[in-house]
Amino acid sequence: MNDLTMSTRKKTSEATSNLRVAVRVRPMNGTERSDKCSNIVKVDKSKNTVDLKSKPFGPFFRVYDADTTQEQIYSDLVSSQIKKVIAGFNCTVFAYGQTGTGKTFTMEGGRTDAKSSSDDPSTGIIPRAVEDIFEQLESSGCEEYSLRVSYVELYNEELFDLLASTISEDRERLRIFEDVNKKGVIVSGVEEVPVRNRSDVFKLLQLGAEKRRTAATLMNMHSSRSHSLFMVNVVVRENTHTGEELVKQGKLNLVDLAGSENIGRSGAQGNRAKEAGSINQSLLTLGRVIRSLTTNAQHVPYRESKLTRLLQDSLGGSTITSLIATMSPASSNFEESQSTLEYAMRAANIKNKPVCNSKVSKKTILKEYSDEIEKLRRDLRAAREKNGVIISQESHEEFQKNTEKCRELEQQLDYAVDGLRKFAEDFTHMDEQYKKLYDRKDQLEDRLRERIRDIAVKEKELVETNEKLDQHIQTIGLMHTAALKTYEQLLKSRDAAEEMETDIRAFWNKVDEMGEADNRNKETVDSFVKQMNLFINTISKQADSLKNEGIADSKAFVEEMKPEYQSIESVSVEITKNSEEIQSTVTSCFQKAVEIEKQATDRITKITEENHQKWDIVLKSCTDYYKAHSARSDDLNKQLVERLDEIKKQVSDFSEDVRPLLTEIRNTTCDAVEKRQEQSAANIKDVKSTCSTMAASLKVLLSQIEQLSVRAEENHEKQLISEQNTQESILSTLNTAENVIQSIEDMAEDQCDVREIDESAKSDLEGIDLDLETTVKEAREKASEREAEAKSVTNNLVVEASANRVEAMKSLYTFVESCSGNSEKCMKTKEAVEKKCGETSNKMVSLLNKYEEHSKETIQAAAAEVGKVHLEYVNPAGNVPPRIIPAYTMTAEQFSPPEPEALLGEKEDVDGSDEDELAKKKRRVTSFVRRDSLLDTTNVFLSPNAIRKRREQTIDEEEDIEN
Ligand SMILES: Nc1ncnc2c1ncn2[C@@H]1O[C@H](COP(=O)(O)OP(=O)(O)OP(=O)(O)O)[C@@H](O)[C@H]1O
Repeated sequence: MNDLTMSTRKKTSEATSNLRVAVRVRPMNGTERSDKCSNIVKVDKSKNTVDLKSKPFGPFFRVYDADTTQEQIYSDLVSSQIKKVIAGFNCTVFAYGQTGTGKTFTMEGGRTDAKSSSDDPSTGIIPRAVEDIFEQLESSGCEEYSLRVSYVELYNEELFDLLASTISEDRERLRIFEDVNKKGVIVSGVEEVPVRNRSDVFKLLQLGAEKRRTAATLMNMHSSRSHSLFMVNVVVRENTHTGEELVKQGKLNLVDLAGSENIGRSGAQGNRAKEAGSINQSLLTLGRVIRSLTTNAQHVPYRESKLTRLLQDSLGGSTITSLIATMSPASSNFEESQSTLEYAMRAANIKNKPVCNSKVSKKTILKEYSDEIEKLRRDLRAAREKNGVIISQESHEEFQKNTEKCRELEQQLDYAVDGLRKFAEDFTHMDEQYKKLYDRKDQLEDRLRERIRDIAVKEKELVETNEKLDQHIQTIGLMHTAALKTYEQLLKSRDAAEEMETDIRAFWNKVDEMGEADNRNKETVDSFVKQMNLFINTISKQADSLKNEGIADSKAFVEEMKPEYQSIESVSVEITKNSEEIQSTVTSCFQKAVEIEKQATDRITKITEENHQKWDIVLKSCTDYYKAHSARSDDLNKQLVERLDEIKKQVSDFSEDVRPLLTEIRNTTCDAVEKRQEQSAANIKDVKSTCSTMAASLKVLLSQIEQLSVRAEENHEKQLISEQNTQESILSTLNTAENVIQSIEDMAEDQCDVREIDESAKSDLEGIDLDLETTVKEAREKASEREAEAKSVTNNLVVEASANRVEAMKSLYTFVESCSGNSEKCMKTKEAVEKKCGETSNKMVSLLNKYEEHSKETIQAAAAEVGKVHLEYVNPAGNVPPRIIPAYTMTAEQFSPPEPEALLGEKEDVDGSDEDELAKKKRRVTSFVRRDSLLDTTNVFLSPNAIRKRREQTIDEEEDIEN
């Protein structure tokens, strides 16, 4: 609307600039992905080019790939244009591209319900731009401004107002007409809604989007088939020094074009075809306009479509224009993408000459409007006055034209009046803002007055304080001197501290190094510990598995051995049983032996006693015989002595002859006894060997039997000894008897020989001989009887003993047999057990070998790991320089800093009533304090040189500096 009013104004133009064309490639959508389309677009941001199937397009102003955010695009392309709009330029941003490539997404954003761009990163250019306008107006301190937005839709070459209060299919279409002064097109009747804040704009955007949807439903149209144009008018008022009110005006057009796809490809028919034709008409005209503009054609066909008429000023006009060409990366859209890029390339060559709308005073505008209205009224009247006259055909046609013109003028008039009304509204709005500002100014003035009063009070206080200050200055001077000394000291300390700091830094570096080394060591140790844990786990697993294997093997072995053990057990039971049997058999044998022995002993004793008695009788009768014949013997002896001497000689001769015979008899008897003894010894030896065999075979188990056998042996020996003794006594008895017989025989023989000498004695001797013979005979008989008896007893004993021995031997053989059977069994079992043991031990050995091998490997691995462990050591004492803290001594110069009085001036008038003096004094004090301050303005300690320099400056110099 304001194009019209501004047409007569002077504009400031900028240099010619090309259309800023950017290309945006959206991400692949679901359909493209499911169709397995390939990506044929490559964006080169450094060169600002786009390769389509390796064919390069560009360079463009900017190129954006699928990852580019809405925020990046806005700040790159649009943000700078907002500044221009506020400065009074007209700017246009439009999005061009195939359906579904992200035009609406780029212009409006992902959501229409977002309250601000911070709510939703997908917020598009339109909401961001309006937000930005408000922000920039507020931050520039401009408080008198007015914003109006209008939102129209172009569909089938018809314009619809998206912010109108009602909407219906037969709603009033908006009309476009040329500005009278040929300075642009005017959309008559469009709502220009004033907005006061960003939330108003978001509401209008939502309303527009809602209306667009409703219209689409009502008219069966598709958003991609309509173009939408969002316009923001910014009016800013400024007051000059002279109080004149100036107004500057800028406009932002944000255009979302319909899809540029091929109609043939879309298969549109009927309404769709018409609709597509209309779209194409607009877009084709847009293309032609662009081509005409870039080929410097004489005629630019702006008027051939409403779209190009609306964008007339933006294409090759005075508007700053940006175009965003949107495209898909998918191979399925190759043709459309190619056409879009070609379109964009062409558009990039369009040249605009941006012009800034000049600031106009309120008066001028009002005058312009009233002049315009007056002129229009005049024109209208003039046109109307021609009505009702009878005219010719030509005149009628002219009349027709006039009527048409009249109608147009009426519309223009309406538009001008409307513009004036809006202008007045804007002014009222700005007046309201102004009133608010005025009120604020009054408030600020009140506050200023209060401040001035406060300042007066404060100044009074300052004078008093100043006086006190003077008193304090002296003290401060002294303190200052002391402070300076301290400061010098401090500086020294600072130097030392700096050195110490260097040391400490070196130390901390070292500590850091140590820490890092420690961390590395820790890592190494950790990894080592991990390795070791792994190692231990492996070992323990192996040990477990070996253990389990061993246990399983042992169990199996035990299971296998069970029957063997049972058989061993049965064998041992058998052995025990056998040993018991043997024991009982041997015991019974020995009992029998003892009995026999006892019987034999009893019999022998009895026989011996009987023999003794008999022999006593025999001896007694012999003794009696000898006693009775001793006397006679004495006599005879005498007779005999002589004879005996002779006989002695004869006897000795005889005995010499007989002795070998007797010796032979004795030897024979002795041989018989020895034989018996040898036989007994052999028997004993047999028993002994049997017993020793038994003892050897039975060893521990048969120790009892051994003892028994020893006892039996002893008993047997005793029995044999007693038997021997009996035999010997018998033999000796026999010997004695033989001797007696011999002597008697000898004597008898002697008596026979000396028959002549003693014939009387012969008869006596014969009687004695007869008696003796009888007695001897009896004795011999009895002795032979006893001998036979003893022999039979001995034989019986021998028989019984041999029977017992045979029995014992039998038992022993049986036992030995059973033992050997058992021992065979035992041996077999032992062999089986040994075999099993061997197998198991072999298994165990192989397991242990395996384990040893594993262990060796693992230990080698662990040793390798251990070998890898390298602990670092950082010598804490290394590289740390030796520290010498410098001793501090004060120089004479340090003791004599300038006196405060000298700085202040000795006899200064400190009367606070003199404002200049007070100010001067304040400055002196300030400069004194500042000059001798140890700190600079950023609170950093000054070097002694800097302080010295400050001190050397005179107060006057400082004053000059301050002034
Ligand atoms: N850069 C992008 N990032 C993420 N999604 C996008 C992008 N561009 C487009 N889209 C998505 O693609 C779909 C189509 O986008 P949009 O409606 O903006 O296309 P259009 O060109 O305006 O289509 P039409 O011409 O039919 O109006 C939307 O769901 C939108 O969210």
